[in-house]
Amino acid sequence: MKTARGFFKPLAIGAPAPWRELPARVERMIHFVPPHLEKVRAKVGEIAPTVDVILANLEDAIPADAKGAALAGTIAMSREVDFKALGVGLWVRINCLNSPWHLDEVATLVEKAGDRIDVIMVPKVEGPWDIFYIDQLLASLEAKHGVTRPILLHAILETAEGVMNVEQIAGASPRMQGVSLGPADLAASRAMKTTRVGGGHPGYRVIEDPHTDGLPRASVQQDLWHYTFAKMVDACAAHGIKPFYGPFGAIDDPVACEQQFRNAFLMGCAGAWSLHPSQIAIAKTVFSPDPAEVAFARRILEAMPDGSGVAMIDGKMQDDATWKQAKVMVDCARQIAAKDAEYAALYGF
Ligand SMILES: CC(C)(COP(=O)(O)OP(=O)(O)OC[C@H]1O[C@@H](n2cnc3c(N)ncnc32)[C@H](O)[C@@H]1OP(=O)(O)O)[C@@H](O)C(=O)NCCC(=O)NCCSC(=O)C[C@H](O)C(=O)O
Ligand SMILES: [Mg+2]
Repeated sequence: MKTARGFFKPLAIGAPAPWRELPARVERMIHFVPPHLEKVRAKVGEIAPTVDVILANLEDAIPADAKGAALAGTIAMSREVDFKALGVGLWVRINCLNSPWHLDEVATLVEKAGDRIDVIMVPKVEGPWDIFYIDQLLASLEAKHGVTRPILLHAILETAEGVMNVEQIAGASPRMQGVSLGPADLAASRAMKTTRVGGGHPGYRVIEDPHTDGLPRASVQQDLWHYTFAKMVDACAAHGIKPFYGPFGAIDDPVACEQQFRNAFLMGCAGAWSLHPSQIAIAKTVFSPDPAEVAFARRILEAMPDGSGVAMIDGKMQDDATWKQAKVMVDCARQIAAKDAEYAALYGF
């Protein structure tokens, strides 16, 4: 472990000083773009103003023989659209660290787009050693190319070993911005008997005891991901970084997508991935606190201006702890309102 003083030291001579606090950014949806497809890339200028983050995906879903085109497409995209002016984050998901591609990808990204990329998403992170490696590599490249702002890191939790080590991953570097659940790879790593990208499964349920009169027994589908989510959210919150839900592959089931996103939002997640344009609006609605809840939270803050004591609002007891929950809700809404005029109006800020 690094010493407390060493933790925030730049890892290379000439590298920018690490972030002490995460930059305050709204990241309700991380919209995945396959950058090797010119047709899709051509739409990014139109889609960008409707999302919080555009992610150029270089890893899974990009064919092996298109990895070079995807990297070139990412650099082109970073030049074609002024993401900073739009207030939209630019992220890149690189290939995993044991692949033949990641080294050239990181070197090229930092050299050609180092000052335009906000976050690099690292798949299949197994432990803090993966973060130490990429942290040092980035610092050396940032120093070499005169990058002025450290690129942040986002880990995908998609192996059993990664889940086991998530606390150490979340705290491995000041570059750590967040962690996403990668349910498809995680399912394979755990030998789960599923063929889905996230969401529930009709076979995973609890069933009530048999009835003496032979009536059918009620059963309810359960959440396959609850344990992993809870572990990931606690690890991220403890280290002051953000947890995210990852992908929902059933593009044709917006209702289940919304429910999965909502579960993540309620558990503390900041956002989710959108794989298809139709998932953008779902994520935006779900990860923006409900205006009625925000209005109620503001009443709690107003009833207890110094955050202490006890109050009754509409029959519900409020105290220091509900005041803190209300503050989380109102702070989140204020941050969204500062970026999104539609929500500023809905919240009345
Ligand atoms: C999933 C898709 C392959 C579906 O594409 P398509 O069949 O073309 O869908 P549509 O015909 O409904 O598309 C309508 C129009 O929208 C455009 N489109 C589609 N997707 C995108 C997008 N992501 N961004 C921008 N524009 C998009 C189409 O081109 C159509 O346009 P037009 O023809 O002009 O009407 C596709 O959506 C896709 O490739 N999505 C991204 C998939 C992806 O990134 N997968 C990897 C992430 S999930 C993962 O890796 C698992 C995870 O790691 C884990 O382990 O859990
Ligand atoms: Mg994956």
